[in-house]
Amino acid sequence: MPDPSDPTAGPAGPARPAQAGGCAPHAPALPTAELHLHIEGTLEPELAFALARRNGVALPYASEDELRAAYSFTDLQSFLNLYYALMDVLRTEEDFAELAHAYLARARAQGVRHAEIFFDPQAHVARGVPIGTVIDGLARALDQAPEAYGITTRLIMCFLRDESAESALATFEAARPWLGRITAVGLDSAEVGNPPSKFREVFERARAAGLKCVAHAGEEGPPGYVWEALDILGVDRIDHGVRCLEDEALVARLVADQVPLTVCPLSNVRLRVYEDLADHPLPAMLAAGLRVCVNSDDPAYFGGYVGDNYTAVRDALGLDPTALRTLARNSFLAAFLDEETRAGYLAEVDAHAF
Ligand code: HPA
Ligand SMILES: [Zn+2]
Repeated sequence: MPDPSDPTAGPAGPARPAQAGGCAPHAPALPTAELHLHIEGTLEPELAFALARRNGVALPYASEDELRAAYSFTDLQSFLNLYYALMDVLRTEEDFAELAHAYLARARAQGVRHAEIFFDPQAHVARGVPIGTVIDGLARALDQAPEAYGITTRLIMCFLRDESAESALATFEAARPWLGRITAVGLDSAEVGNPPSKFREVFERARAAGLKCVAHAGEEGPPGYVWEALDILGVDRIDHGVRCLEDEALVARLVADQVPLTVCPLSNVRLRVYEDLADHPLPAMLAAGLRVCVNSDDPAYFGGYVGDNYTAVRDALGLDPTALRTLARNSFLAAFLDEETRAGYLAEVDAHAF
């Protein structure tokens, strides 16, 4: 485990370069909050094979390299097919705790100081894994995160939008005993054809229970889905939201209300929302005054953790230190934090030397 008092300490286990916008080879990473991260999307091939062996699950790939070679996606659905298939190796509380520990160690090496973590209970319950196994396993790791990794965390329970509204409601009721452990609800999976309005009732119920609300919208779906997430679901943040740029009035609304957009640049390229990172509209979004931040989405599948995303946009889009600092500040401004903790993290960002 890293020494949490050392801001440059690496984790135990495999680390990627911790160069979130840094220049010198060993410069400390830019402190960030990661707000768009599917914990099931952090399942690296090595852990997938280890869990498969432990749980007696047969994977349709001969090796880790063969599995990695399958990470060539044409759109969101082609990714989701593999994402749901591979999570079959996650069976026990210990599996979920190990998955979260592996993410936290990698995130710490890349400057993450606060992580708000999505999970997909329906994808596990459908395979016979009780919801309590999922939440207790994740919570066991997250409870250790401040001391072990110097990372504060929140859990966000997502509903699968390609399942029914009734299934989302049943999932919410099944999770009631654990709501004290959950900060927000979210909406993910196949977007097109599954508008936010389908989930009005479960979001009303979540808000009545004191939870925050977020939703994926405007990744592959049209700007109208972002309007629905705002006006029908009453979300506090939009996940992705890049297609808002097609609607001037929507941009004006998002800017006026400073609605955070959790943008995921490497994800957008891997899922062919943009053909090349150089085409990504992040600079235009910043210039428009949108409260955007940078996140990794499903880092095991999309080629990088959050620091890798910062480095990639810096290099491909020519973002200067001022822009990188704004992105990091936005991540903490958008986080579900108490004001004192937020101020501490913002001070860390302001003190960062590029
Ligand atoms: O990028 C994503 N989009 C929608 N649903 C998801 N579930 C995991 N990752 C994603
Ligand atoms: Zn996502």
